[in-house]
Amino acid sequence: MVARVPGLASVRTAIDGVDDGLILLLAARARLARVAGRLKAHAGARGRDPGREQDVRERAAALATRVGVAPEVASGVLSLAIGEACRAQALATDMDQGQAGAMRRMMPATMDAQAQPLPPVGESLLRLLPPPRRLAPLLRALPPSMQKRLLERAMAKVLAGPMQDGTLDFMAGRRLGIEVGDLGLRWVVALQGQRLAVVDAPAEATVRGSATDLLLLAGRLEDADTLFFQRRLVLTGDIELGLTARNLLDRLPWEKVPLGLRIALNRGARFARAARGAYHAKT
Ligand SMILES: O=C(O)C(=O)C[C@]1(C(=O)O)C=C[C@@H](O)C=C1
Repeated sequence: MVARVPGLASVRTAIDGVDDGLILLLAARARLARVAGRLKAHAGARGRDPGREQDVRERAAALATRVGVAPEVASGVLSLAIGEACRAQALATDMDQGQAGAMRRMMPATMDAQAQPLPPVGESLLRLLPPPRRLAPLLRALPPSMQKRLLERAMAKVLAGPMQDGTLDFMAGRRLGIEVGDLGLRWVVALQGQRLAVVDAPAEATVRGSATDLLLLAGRLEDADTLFFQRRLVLTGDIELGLTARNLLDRLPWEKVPLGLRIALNRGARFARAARGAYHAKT
């Protein structure tokens, strides 16, 4: 009966995708927690950290509130994730810090008895990360207004210099599309006063690339010319506008981008590239 509801099957497929993403992210989180556990053990600080756990739950609750999810649901999910992290770190047996009862409820009996050997960090961790396209349903779950704000803020930072020296004048009255193919994300940007804004209108030209390649470009680990030449970045639509945008990408004054952002982009890009390599090696 329910199976015949029009449109329900595709919504359920999308829900399955989000659920897969949740589990994969939980697995990645547990791996990272193991790394945290190892680092703490090396520093002689092995054990639970109630203050940090509280912060983790509060951050989740705050984000949940912003995106319309009940905060207690978010902090409940994070409590379970922290329980899984403790299990991954095998914390409960010898350093329960007064929370043995709660921990034991969260831990399967086998974990109670002995510490799990910790795998080497690096390749194995990277291989576990899902490729960006598997994360797409999660990113698409971010409200469009939040996506728009994040993109506008990033563009304002990266393009502050070109905006001031007039390099962006070619965008006056034009609409440029940016498409992250594997994430299924697409925005159209236009010049509004002294800033690039995301608008709700069709693009005249579009630059399309994968999440990793766009990050490699932003992190200066690849140049635009190479990416266009190898067709990892693709231009469609109005050729003149597209080529001007492409030249801009090539000549962006990265030295003017705040150092913290440059370091973050560079690290993020190296991480994404290593993760892509590890993922391809696995498949
Ligand atoms: O941040 C840490 O120190 C961790 O070990 C990770 C984590 C978590 O899952 O977020 C797990 C246990 C600690 O009590 C605090 C936080």
